Amino acid sequence: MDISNLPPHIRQQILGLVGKPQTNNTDQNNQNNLINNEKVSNVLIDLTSNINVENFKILNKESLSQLEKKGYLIIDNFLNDLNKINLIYDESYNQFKENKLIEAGMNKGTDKWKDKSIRGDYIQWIHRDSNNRIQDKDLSFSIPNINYLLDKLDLIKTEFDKVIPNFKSIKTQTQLAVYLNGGRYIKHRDSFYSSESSTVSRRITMIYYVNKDWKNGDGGELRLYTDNPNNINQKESNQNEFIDIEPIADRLLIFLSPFLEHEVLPCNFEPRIAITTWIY
Ligand SMILES: O=C(O)CCC(=O)C(=O)O
Ligand SMILES: [Fe+2]
Repeated sequence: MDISNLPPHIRQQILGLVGKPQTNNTDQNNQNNLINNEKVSNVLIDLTSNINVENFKILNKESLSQLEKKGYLIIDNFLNDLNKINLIYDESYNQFKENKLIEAGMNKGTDKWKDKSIRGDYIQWIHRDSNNRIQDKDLSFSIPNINYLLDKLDLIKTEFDKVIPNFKSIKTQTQLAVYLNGGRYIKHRDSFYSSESSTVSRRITMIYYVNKDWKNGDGGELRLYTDNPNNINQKESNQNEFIDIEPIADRLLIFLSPFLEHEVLPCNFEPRIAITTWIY
């Protein structure tokens, strides 16, 4: 694959060739500041100061602290309801089979670009209104159990807002993604520092997996690079260390969107189904 013709921010995004948060103000840093989209956010995410512990319902003090320091959190048996999980699987796969998903691309601003060897998933955006109702009537009718899941994910957002005084979520965004055999998504981050959008970019990624029969060797793990620039006390940066997270059914993975690099390893099975909500 020749990536030399890609727009620079996408090339950077793919290679993960981004700097650490800026701590001092040298000329070099000022120059870097001009290329806003290519920098790691220097706005740290504080999840642990002055928290209202009485408002915890799903999370707790330890899990929030892990999310802030390690940058990620895994919650297994999130719904703990086999019937619901099966229904969410069926609804997701039906959307795919009914051609409701589109080939995903990578885009930013006016750049739109697709390459199956970089990102091989099919996606559908699920838009909900301020009352948490799915805007599209037909879609709403077809995916009641996915909507049930989205309500639960929304409760996590509400909990962030209630527990962390300074969190103040702005909105959420949700996508259903299906990968087929061979599908992958190479190393990237979910949001970037930009001087205009620093207050409205993705902060938290929550991915719910529905792959009932996943087994070792099926591939499609989420390779999460554990370097977390949000943790200023991290002893030394270990940019190449990673953990592989199996995309098993009823697993919810939460991580800090601007900080953790990740990739979806090639799938040897299909469909690989994931439902993602981003908190801005
Ligand atoms: O499905 C996954 O495990 C991750 C997908 C992803 O990284 C993304 O859509 O940004
Ligand atoms: Fe991602």
